[in-house]
Amino acid sequence: MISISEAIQLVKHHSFPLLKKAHKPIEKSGGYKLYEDVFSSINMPPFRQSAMDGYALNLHDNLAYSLIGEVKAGDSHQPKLKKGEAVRIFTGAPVPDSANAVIMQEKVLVDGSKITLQIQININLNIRPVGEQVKNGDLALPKGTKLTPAAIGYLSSLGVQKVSVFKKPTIAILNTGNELVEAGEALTYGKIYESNSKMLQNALYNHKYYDVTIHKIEDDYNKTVSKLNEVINANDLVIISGGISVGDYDFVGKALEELKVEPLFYKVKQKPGKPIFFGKKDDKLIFALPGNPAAALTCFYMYVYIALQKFMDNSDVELPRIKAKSVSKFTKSGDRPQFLKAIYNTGEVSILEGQSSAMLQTFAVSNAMVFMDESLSSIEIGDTVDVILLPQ
Ligand SMILES: Nc1nc2c(c(=O)[nH]1)N[C@H]1C(S)=C(S)[C@@H](COP(=O)(O)OP(=O)(O)OC[C@H]3O[C@@H](n4cnc5c(N)ncnc54)[C@H](O)[C@@H]3O)O[C@H]1N2
Ligand code: MOO
Repeated sequence: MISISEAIQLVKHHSFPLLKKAHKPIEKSGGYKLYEDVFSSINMPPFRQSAMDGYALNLHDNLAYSLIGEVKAGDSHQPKLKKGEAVRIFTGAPVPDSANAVIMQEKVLVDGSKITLQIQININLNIRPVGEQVKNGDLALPKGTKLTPAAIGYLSSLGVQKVSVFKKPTIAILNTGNELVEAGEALTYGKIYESNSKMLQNALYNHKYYDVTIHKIEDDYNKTVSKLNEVINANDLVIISGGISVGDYDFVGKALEELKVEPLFYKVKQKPGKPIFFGKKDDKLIFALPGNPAAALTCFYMYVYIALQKFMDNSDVELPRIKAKSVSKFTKSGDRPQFLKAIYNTGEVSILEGQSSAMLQTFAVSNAMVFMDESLSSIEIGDTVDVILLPQ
C-alpha cells in the first residue's frame, strides 16, 4: 500500500499530453487548446472606427465647425470633409479618411448646422486605427492558447469559423456488478440503482471531456477480460468502477493482469478509496476505482483528474487546496489519512455528518473535502485545516 503523495506522483509521472489533432467549429471549441498558431486574415478593426457617439472633424484652429453629413455604424459612404467641417458619427461607424478626430457629443454645443467644441481636442482622439488589435497576416493567437469565451469571441471577430485543437482523450467508463440495475427497471431484492457511471460521466462533462462511452460488465471473469480488452484498445483512458477489491467475484485485478496491463499502483493508504488501481498498457491509462460511490468520486478528483489535466497539457493538474477554519469537530477512526466531505464558505469549513464511502447523500451537498493527514486524530472547532475545493 502506498501513500497518497506517492500515488499522486505516479499519476503525474505516467500521464502525458495527448498531442493529437482535432477540428472543431469555433462555437464548439470551448475548453480546448489551439493545436497551431492562428493568423489573422483581416485587419481588426478593418476600418478606422469611431469609439464614440459624436462628431468626426477635420481639425482646424477654431472651435466652430460646420456640419455637412452623417455616418452610422454599417454605412459605407465616405463624406469628404474640408478643414473646419464635421459629420455626425456614431460608435462603431467608419470615420471618413478626411476626418482626423472624433469628439463625444457631450462636449459639443449644436446650433443647426453649426457645432462648437467645448474643449480643445488632439488629433486621432476617439478613432480606433485600422489593425489596432491585429493586422492582416499577423499572429492572432499562438498554439496552445486555451479557448476561453474571450478567445472564441476574439477569433470570431476575425471571421474564424473552424479551429484545429488538441484532441481530448477518448474515455470508457466500465461498470461492474450483477447488483446494478438501471433507473426505470424494477428494483428487486438485492439490486441497487447504478449511479457511478452517470456520476463519473458528469464529472468528465464538467471538465468538457465529452468523448465518453459507458459499458457494463457482469461479474464473470471471461466477459470481464474480453470487455476490458475491447475498451482498452478503443480508448485513451479507461475508468473501471468496482470489482477491484478482494471478493471472489472481484475479477478486475486478475483480468487486468491477464491483459498485461502494467500495474503502477494498487491500494493507497487513504479513506475512502483504499482499493484503487492505476496501470498502463502501451499509451493507454487505466484506473480501477473502488465501487463504493463516494470512494469512486474521491478517487476521481484525487487521481483521474490529474491524468485529465496532463492529457491537455495544463499546468494546474491538481484541485485547488486552501486553509480554512473548521466550524465542526471530527474524530478519525483508524490510521488512514482521510478525505471528509465538507461545505466551505468564506474562510470557514463545516465537516458533514455521514462520511461512509457508500454514501453520496453527503457528497451531493458538499463543495469541498477536508484533508485529514495521518498525523491528525481529531479536528476541533477553530482548528485550521486543509481544504480541497471541488469543481462545481
Ligand atoms: N475483505 C475486504 N473487503 C473489502 C475491502 C478489504 O480491504 N477487504 N475493502 C473495502 C473497501 S474499502 C472498498 S472501497 C470496497 C471496494 O470494492 P470493489 O471496488 O470491489 O467494489 P464492489 O465490491 O464492486 O462494490 C462496492 C460497493 O459499491 C457498490 N457499487 C459498485 N458499483 C456501483 C455502481 N456503478 N453504482 C452504484 N453502486 C455501485 C456495490 O454495490 C457495493 O455496495 O471493498 C470493500 N471490501
Ligand atoms: O476505501 Mo473504501 O473506499 O473505504 O470504502
